[in-house]
Amino acid sequence: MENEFAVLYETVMDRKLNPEEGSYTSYLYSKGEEKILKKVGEECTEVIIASLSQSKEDLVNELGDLFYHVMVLMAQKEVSLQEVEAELAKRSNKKHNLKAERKPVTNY
Ligand SMILES: N=c1c2ncn([C@@H]3O[C@H](COP(=O)(O)OP(=O)(O)OP(=O)(O)O)[C@@H](O)[C@H]3O)c2ncn1[C@@H]1O[C@H](COP(=O)(O)O)[C@@H](O)[C@H]1O
Repeated sequence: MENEFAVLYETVMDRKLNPEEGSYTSYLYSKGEEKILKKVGEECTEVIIASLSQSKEDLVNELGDLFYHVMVLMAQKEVSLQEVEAELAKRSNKKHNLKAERKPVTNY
């Protein structure tokens, strides 16, 4: 399977550079950052609701919506996938991140 995250990022970046009639992504850019942030917030809430009370299929669907809107935000703010990947790679070298001052978990 192709890397769908990279494909989606390319598509939303292309919509930013070449707005298209009838494109939802172009519509979001035309509305601006506040609208995009509002959608990210909404989709986040929908992921929470799906996780708590809906099926796995619904959750996957809502996660798709969230990732899409996050990609639109990244493109809007000129954050590349590589930048986020580099941040994750830095963190992956560090294990056992639970803070020392946190109380030990005894009750599961
Ligand atoms: N992944 C997505 C994607 N996920 C969700 N959405 C749209 O996000 C919207 C979210 O639905 P809502 O009900 O929350 O919002 P709404 O009421 O339609 O719109 P608002 O008034 O709230 O802005 C829907 O219109 C979905 O179609 C997406 N739109 C586009 N993509 C990708 O972007 C590509 C380009 O799409 P266009 O920009 O439309 O050409 C597509 O091929 C897809 O790969």
